[in-house]
Amino acid sequence: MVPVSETREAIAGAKRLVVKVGSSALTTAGDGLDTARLDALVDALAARVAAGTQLVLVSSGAIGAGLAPLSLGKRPKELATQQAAASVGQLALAHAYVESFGRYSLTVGQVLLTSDDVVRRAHYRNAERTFSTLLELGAVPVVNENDTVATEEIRFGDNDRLATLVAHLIGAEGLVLLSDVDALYDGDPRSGGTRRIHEVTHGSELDGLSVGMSSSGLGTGGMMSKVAAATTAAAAGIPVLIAAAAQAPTALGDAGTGTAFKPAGTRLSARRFWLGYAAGARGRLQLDDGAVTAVVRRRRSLLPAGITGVDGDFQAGDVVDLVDPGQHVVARGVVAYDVTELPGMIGRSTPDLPPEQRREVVHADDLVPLGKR
Ligand SMILES: Nc1ncnc2c1ncn2[C@@H]1O[C@H](COP(=O)(O)OP(=O)(O)O)[C@@H](O)[C@H]1O
Ligand SMILES: N[C@@H](CCC(=O)OP(=O)(O)O)C(=O)O
Repeated sequence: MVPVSETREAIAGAKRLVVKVGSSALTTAGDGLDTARLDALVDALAARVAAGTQLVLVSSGAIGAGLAPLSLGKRPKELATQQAAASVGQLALAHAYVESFGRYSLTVGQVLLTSDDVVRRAHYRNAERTFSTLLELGAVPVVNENDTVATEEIRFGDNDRLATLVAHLIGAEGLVLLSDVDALYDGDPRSGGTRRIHEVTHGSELDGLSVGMSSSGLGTGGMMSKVAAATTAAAAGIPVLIAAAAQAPTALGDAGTGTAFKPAGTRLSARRFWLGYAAGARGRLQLDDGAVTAVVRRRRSLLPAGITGVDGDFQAGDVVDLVDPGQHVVARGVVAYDVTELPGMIGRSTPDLPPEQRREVVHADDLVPLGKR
């Protein structure tokens, strides 16, 4: 019997919930999609919807579901073959969800995202509207990464992280990560002698933790990506539960199973969350000490005069890291110029620049100091 905690109560009572299910819980290497397991999961999801929760499902499994139809024995390493498998498997997956939720007269809507859809703020807002509208219309959004078009550079590659981003995007009151393992352990449970972690409240429970990769060979990030996603979501104010898909009725019922992550007291604003945690930066701006003080302590915009160097391959509107003279990333922001424009401008004071180059390089509203999230 798992003791009740505020975190578990919050997940059990969440009016908006994101549930993520991993490949290992839905597919088997030789046979592809396991519809019996998918149906059992949908039974628990539908019960939660019937209880009045607005639910978004982030489902992995496209690549796993595409292996058998393409006579591929195991998960391919090469991107093009993964994408071919995802192309075949995503259709099978979507079809299975339509059928399965249909047993409860529930309508599903497919949302395939690339990291660009959350990295660019206009796209982020667009995605937000799509989710809200689907939920208002009573549909269950089923989300996956748009694997068939995502190139190596722009891939999330990891649906645990995607689920965290979606949870924040839709203002979820809880995030449930369902896998093939019943909880987080202090070491890979396959090695034996490991202890189950019941609740992560301060983060100190994670000290010395040993997390390994996927055991099924179907999942991507293993427990490591789940812990990273859960920690990020909890730091942003969202309660998280890591549990086994086989225990979905309990996980989505009273949340009395798995490992719970206590949320931070304050919820991060959408903009700060987006900037701080969305896809990796496309480049770096080197700052001098004065610029570091202005940007980090005084929350000012970054001007060309305080920049000493530029690297990366970015365009106006991309996210870049701001780096201090000791090479520490001190902030992250949306850059207002292409990388090709900056070398002629940096180090120069604004009045010396032509009028079209007098706007800030990173506006204060588009800038998040790191370490003070
Ligand atoms: N410390 C740990 N606690 C729990 N599971 C762990 C740990 N380290 C490694 N794992 C492994 O991580 C696997 C879950 O990750 P993964 O297969 O990627 O799942 P999914 O496909 O659901 O994303 C488990 O099957 C387990 O063997
Ligand atoms: N988008 C990929 C899954 C990527 C992923 O993160 O997988 P998993 O670790 O099983 O959640 C797919 O549908 O196969």
